[in-house]
Amino acid sequence: MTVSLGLVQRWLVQDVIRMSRKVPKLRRVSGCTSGKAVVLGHYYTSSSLATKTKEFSRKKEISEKKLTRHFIDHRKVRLIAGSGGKGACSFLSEPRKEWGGPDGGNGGDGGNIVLKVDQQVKSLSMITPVYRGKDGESGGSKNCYGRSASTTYIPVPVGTIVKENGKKVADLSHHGQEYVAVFGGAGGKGNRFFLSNENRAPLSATPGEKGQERVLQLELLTMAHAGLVGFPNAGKSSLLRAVSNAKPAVAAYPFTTLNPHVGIVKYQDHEQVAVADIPGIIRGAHLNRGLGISFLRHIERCRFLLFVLDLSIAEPWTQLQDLRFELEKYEPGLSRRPQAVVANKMDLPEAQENLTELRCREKQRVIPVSALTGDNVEELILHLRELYDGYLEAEERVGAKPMKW
Ligand SMILES: Nc1nc2c(ncn2[C@@H]2O[C@H](COP(=O)(O)OP(=O)(O)OP(=O)(O)O)[C@@H](O)[C@H]2O)c(=O)[nH]1
Ligand SMILES: [Mg+2]
Repeated sequence: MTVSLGLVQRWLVQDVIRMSRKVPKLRRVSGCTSGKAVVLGHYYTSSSLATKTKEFSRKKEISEKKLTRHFIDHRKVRLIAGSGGKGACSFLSEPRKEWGGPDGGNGGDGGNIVLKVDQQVKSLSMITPVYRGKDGESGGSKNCYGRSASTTYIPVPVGTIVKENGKKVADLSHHGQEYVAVFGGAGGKGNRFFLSNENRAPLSATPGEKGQERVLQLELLTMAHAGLVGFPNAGKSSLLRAVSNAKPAVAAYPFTTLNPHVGIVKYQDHEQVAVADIPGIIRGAHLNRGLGISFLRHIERCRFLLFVLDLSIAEPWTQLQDLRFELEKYEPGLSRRPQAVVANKMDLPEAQENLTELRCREKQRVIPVSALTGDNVEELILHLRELYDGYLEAEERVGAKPMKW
């Protein structure tokens, strides 16, 4: 039997195609030449090998620059609810039932727009300037009613305040909480609705109502139990790093922190205390010096305050007076919340002398720590717990539900 060379070539090609089809999934791994796997050039089929060579993906730290781009804490939003569907005008006409009467159905209701708190959402950056609800469907003949439109949900972070013309209209502070911002228009009536003994063949049908329209301001107030308040470079972010799992940026220049960061301090009995680090405040911040005091809104919600002072500078107690003055300017009474003074940078030589002087001048408890070396941070963590327990008791006394993390 003679087999032509062309035929042999075709068989070979078909074999190769068949083999390649049997290969389940091809993965590209560079630099792998192990004999265990079926290596086809750069591709191989062994998944176990792939997992071996795969690098562990580590969660990247978000830089302050990136965070600033993504962190939005106020937004103006226009909400237009859906309009109702129009009612139909029609008459039933069938064989042997020529004058069947009016059978125009009603239109469906327009969709509401609801702000819904979602724990996963951390800023208002995803909020667009305009939202339109869905319109209801129109009614049809044969008494068919139009379908009502579904509700549009806008996810917002925990701690969102809703304002209209500067007046607070809603405070969304719990996961899953909803606020119906605008109501959809009612559906129109079909001509069947107008059927009466006086009018057996109504020709009127109404259009659907327009949906409600509102312009709202959304403001985000960071939710935390404790707020770190201090001058720039006092070591607030270093302190938050030392006591919690948060990793805010730390640098030797003022105004490193531009956005609030929240860290969680975990205790053995599973209680968790949230601590917020906010940008530094300077004297005259209420006159918009430094970064201003607009971000002080983030400590409005904090139940107790930790004033952080850099004890290595001359006369650190003047900073404390300035901080309290600025807080009072922002909201009267804010500086009188339960508080403690954290005397930071105790590892530096000048600090010890300043601490003695500060203790003489200050009525509140002063906790000397070093965020850099971690010295005496335990005392701060324990005192934080005391403040937290005091807060829980106070809430229980008035029958309110305490904020838990
Ligand atoms: N020696 C010493 N240096 C510290 C200590 N805590 C913080 N620092 C340093 O102080 C500088 C400022 O620290 P940050 O934590 O960024 O200060 P901050 O208060 O968050 O500053 P802003 O974000 O700008 O408001 C950094 O160089 C820190 O390394 C400390 O306990 N001892
Ligand atoms: Mg900072």
